[in-house]
Amino acid sequence: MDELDRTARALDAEHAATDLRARFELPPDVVYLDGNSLGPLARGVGDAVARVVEQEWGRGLVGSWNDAGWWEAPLRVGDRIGRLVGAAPGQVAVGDSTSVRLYQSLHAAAALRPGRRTVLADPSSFPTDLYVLASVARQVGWQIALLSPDDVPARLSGSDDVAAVVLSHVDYRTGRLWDLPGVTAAAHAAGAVTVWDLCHSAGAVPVDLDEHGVDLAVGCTYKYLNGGPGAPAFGYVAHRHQDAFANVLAGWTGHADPFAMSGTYVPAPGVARARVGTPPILSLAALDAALVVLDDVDVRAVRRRSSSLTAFLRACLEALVPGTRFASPADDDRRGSQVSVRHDEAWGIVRALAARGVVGDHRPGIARLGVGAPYLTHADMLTAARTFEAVLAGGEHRAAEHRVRPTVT
Ligand SMILES: Cc1ncc(COP(=O)(O)O)c(C=O)c1O
Ligand SMILES: Nc1c(O)cccc1C(=O)C[C@H](N)C(=O)O
Repeated sequence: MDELDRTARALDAEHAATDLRARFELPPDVVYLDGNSLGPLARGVGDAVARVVEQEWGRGLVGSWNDAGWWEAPLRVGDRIGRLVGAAPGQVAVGDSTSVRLYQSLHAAAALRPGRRTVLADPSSFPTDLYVLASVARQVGWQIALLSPDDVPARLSGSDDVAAVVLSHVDYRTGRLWDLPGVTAAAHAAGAVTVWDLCHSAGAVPVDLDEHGVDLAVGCTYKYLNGGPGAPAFGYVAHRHQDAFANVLAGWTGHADPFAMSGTYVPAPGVARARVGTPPILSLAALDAALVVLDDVDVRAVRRRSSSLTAFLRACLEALVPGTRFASPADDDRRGSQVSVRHDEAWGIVRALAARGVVGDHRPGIARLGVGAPYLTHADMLTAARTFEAVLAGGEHRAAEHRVRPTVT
């Protein structure tokens, strides 16, 4: 046992109270560092989904819309997510994809600030955010100004042309955690609204939406909320904007009285008006059960564990793989829950790591190691770094079998 082993042990002992690995069904021989793409299966999810399928659907049939609470599920599950992102009940609706929620939120932002023609966004945003923004901008007549989130407050200062600022809280590639409170305050001082994409922070980093006065937010649930592949996204609409929230996708489930079957759209009161079509009940059941395992968890405790894990992973890589070029900040307060390493052969490295049971993922030029704090340990971080070292030392990342690129990376 060397010094790094001893440190890993000591840190794991110090953080023992937040080790929730027993709540997840992870294979024993895998260090799973891709929970920022697809969170693992939480215990109880399979049984919960089976119960909904067999009992509620199989026996309850159509009556389950009333008897099993299916109709209310998008807002009930929304409140569960709300607790994790600092939103009081009644402000989060679940359903559809992040792309759809973003489309809705951007249109709603434009309607909240008519006459203003500029929207600020980060050119490094996840592609869907840029594509959706471009599409909405064409429809509402916005000019898009692309700039680093660091430069947003200065751009806003003294301006009166900005309708909205749309940013990711954590950068999907680098893991950079942006200043949500500061940018939100600067946007408000300039009369603009904020639309935050929480895909890489919800469940991993305290967001405190209400406390910071965020206007609108969206996020996916299949990463740190562990909702499962294709789990529905969520949209947050602050209480104060709900009456004016114009749903561009004015579907019938967001109607004030859907079963009146009126030919005229009347929006439901509250965040229910953000609903669109029929909720995906089986996916919601999986998400709901996955969130149960976080019900007694304080996201600040998750964050403390995550910061310790990612700091230790960085330290191990620095010690074992000298010259590692980190894309993720060294400063704990600026780093989300991942450690990204820049490397020209990142693709081969990620494939070779996976062949040895350390599962991360690749984004162009970057090996991305996502840290789902509840189910990972400092010992796992050390294993990952040692495996990284071994892959490079043996040139395994250059092996022919690691050059094949599957459809989904
Ligand atoms: C920041 C960010 N926004 C959006 C998405 C995707 O959105 P959707 O749920 O529409 O696939 C992702 C990941 O897939 C993401 O990382
Ligand atoms: N949503 C995904 C999917 O449907 C397939 C594969 C990966 C994803 C992802 O979540 C990608 C992820 N947002 C990212 O940060 O790269």
